[in-house]
Amino acid sequence: MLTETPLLRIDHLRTSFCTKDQAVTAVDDVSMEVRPRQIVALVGESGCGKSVTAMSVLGLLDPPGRVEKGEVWLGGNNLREYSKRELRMLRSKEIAVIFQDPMNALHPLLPIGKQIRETVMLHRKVSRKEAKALALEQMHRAGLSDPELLYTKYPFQISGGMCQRVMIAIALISGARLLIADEPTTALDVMAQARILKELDRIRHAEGMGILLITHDFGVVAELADYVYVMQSGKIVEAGNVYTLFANPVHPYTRQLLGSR
Ligand SMILES: Nc1ncnc2c1ncn2[C@@H]1O[C@H](COP(=O)(O)OP(=O)(O)OP(=O)(O)O)[C@@H](O)[C@H]1O
Ligand code: NI
Repeated sequence: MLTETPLLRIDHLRTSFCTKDQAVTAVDDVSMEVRPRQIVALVGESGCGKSVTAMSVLGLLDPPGRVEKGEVWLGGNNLREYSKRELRMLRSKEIAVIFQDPMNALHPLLPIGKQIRETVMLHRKVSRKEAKALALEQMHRAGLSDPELLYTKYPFQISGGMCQRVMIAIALISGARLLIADEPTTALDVMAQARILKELDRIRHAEGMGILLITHDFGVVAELADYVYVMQSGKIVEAGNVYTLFANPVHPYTRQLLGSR
């Protein structure tokens, strides 16, 4: 297992926000890896740099944010050498994403069903009709109870929690090798959360997907993650196997985080 090449490798990444009068380094010399079938958790308190790390990997930073240093490898490809357009292609094919704010991640002017169906058609050679059937099936899987009705609705017509499930349906369909999930279940109630997490666990085993899971929730980490990176003020302060880390946290900050659970 350990000889498998990582799906994602981040090497000495540094990302800063530079304005006229100040520069804030939000991600400071961060390195990490996600392997196939692995769920890797990135934890740390609000503002420590988790989302900026994800956005840097995805090439989705908005100015004044800028990756200043380091490399991001997806398999054998160095993403920092990709153009914006190439990155967009890559995101739609090889990396699935679920964001904290799902409303912004969906296209506002396209019906939900169409967005899911297009994902199906991008990844599988099926007719439009078959794609619709698959889309409906995945919507059901992601916990959307009336897929037929939702199919024609626009993102603004449904709740945040439902949007998040639509993102999850798209992620499940995409056949991507890597999923980056930034607080994927925050907008959901406990029951829905448990169901989605179970589904993520299923697909990583079934499809060999690697997952980078950004979360505040140590319960989720304990249940699902294999490996954990702890971030504080833009730096990785501790990393390790989930059992070791929970049983024997070394860094005072990790102890503090685990203590305040
Ligand atoms: N648009 C921006 N302009 C300037 N600084 C920013 C901007 N976005 C983020 N930052 C800086 O990056 C830091 C990390 O932000 P980030 O969103 O990655 O935190 P996070 O760990 O994801 O927090 P949360 O758990 O609340 O989502 C912030 O504390 C802030 O200093
Ligand atoms: Ni965040």
